[in-house]
Amino acid sequence: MSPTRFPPHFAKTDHRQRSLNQMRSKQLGLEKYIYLNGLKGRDSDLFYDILLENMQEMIPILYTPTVGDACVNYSHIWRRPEGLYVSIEDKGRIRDVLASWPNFNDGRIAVVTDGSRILGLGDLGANGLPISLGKLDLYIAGAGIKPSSTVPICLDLGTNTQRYLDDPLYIGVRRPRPLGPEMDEFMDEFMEAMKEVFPTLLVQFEDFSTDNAFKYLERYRHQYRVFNDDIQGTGSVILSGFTNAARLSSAASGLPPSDQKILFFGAGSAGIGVAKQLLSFFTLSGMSPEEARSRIYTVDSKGLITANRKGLQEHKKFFARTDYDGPALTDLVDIINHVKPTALLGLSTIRNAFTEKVVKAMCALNPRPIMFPLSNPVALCELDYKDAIEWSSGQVIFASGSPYKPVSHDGVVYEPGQGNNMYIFPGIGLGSILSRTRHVSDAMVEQAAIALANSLTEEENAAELVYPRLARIRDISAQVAFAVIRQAQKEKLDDNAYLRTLPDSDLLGLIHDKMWQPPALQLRSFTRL
Ligand SMILES: NC(=O)C1=CN([C@@H]2O[C@H](COP(=O)(O)OP(=O)(O)OC[C@H]3O[C@@H](n4cnc5c(N)ncnc54)[C@H](OP(=O)(O)O)[C@@H]3O)[C@@H](O)[C@H]2O)C=CC1
Ligand SMILES: CC(=O)C(=O)O
Ligand SMILES: [Mg+2]
Repeated sequence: MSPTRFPPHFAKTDHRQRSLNQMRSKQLGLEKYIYLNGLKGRDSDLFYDILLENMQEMIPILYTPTVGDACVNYSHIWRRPEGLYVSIEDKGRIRDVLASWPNFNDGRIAVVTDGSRILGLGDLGANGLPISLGKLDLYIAGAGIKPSSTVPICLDLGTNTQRYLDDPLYIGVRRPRPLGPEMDEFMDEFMEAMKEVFPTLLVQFEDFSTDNAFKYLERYRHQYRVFNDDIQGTGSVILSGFTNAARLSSAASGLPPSDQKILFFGAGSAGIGVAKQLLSFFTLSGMSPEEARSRIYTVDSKGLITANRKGLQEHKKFFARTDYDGPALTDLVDIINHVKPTALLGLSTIRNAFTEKVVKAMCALNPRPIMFPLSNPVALCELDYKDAIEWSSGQVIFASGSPYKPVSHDGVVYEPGQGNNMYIFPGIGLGSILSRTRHVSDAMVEQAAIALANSLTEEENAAELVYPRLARIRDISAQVAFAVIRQAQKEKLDDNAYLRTLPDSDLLGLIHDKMWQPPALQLRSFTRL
């Protein structure tokens, strides 16, 4: 066969536009995902080059909401191996499986899911890998982590979703999920092997079902370099956006910014993770921990969570109310009228749960209610932005988990916030890698939130945004990483003495310099004659 020859006038720079055009010509989000995924396989530098230039357009495809479709359908759209599967059948030899990863010496950050709660879509089993890939694309684009140092991992432990077990094309092991002791043994061996094979790696746990999310974070956080994105990353990003939202609501109500009462609709790993992190919203303003706790109310599928409820799960006990012992409150409007919250946060996976009546009940109590419907993907979001603006006549202070477009109402254009952990985890990862921190502490997560809250420009503040614009994500990640490094140093958790010697401006400069950039476009993938 004769060697492949480029068209003599082929210009790789045009190929960037050609690739974008091809992606844009696809009708469905999932088709765009498949195209981009193929492009990453063929020419990853070109893929990251166009991603960096077009984040606003491409992140919703590679990440929420479209990554949800990619996960649900992954067994059917699978093209090539893209990450590392570690199976329950590998028990006893997990170390060897991990060591098979190419360039394992380069490994710095792994996103590890067991597929048991992908976004709000439930147990997707081995189809969960694209969530690890999408998060790592954000590490690369958003914080300049070198692609070869990222390790996407899906633990293939079985699934309790019958339609996958029945699907002839399902790519995972066909068995129900392991119960407690078998799962614990697997996880213990996995974490130990990870440390052996990738000694300098940071592990991000992603989309584990709520019970396991809490359990394995507690089990390993003081032993290994690990954090849970859904609990800590989400907590941090919402603390940040909430701080900015409280300032706006206080300007309208005339009350102090800390005078908030927060109602959580959804009390899983994300709801409780965020609620715990929001305690510091109150304590940082001088409130006692007990009073801070009294400002938070939680609701699950059975209604307002009260301490007298029988069989309450462990993670719900901390915020269970002791000041209500009437009949169970199950209707959200009734709960709002009982609690009188200033803020309503949704982490429930219940589409449209924040109805017109709910929005109007919040508006009747507050001149500018804070409403954050945070469930992902869009198809599970508690409140669409257009409805929020119309029903509140533009008064609502809004952030959602997945992106919405600006909305025009009565001649005014309103811009939504995106309260998604993507603003936080890239910076936490970069800061941890550079400072070689031994653990990710609560104070590091809190400082990351403060840095994000303070990262808004004058123009973003004037536009009443609660999160910065996504196009600035590298700058934001640098500021988050800076805060994480300084806090790690303060707690003596860092292992990079050199960074301690740097004044602030030099440290920030170094963080920017360390960010990976796609190499200048050249002809790499083919032979040019
Ligand atoms: N924006 C972001 O950055 C992030 C968003 N998320 C999103 O948060 C959502 C929840 O995740 P996670 O906490 O792990 O999931 P879980 O399934 O563990 O939690 C869901 C919670 O919602 C409650 N719930 C379910 N149905 C209702 C109902 N009808 N009324 C009231 N409450 C209800 C559940 O109640 P019960 O306990 O009784 O079952 C549970 O407490 C997901 O959609 C996820 O995508 C997660 C992480 C980050
Ligand atoms: C954003 C995210 O981590 C989630 O929805 O699970
Ligand atoms: Mg998640």
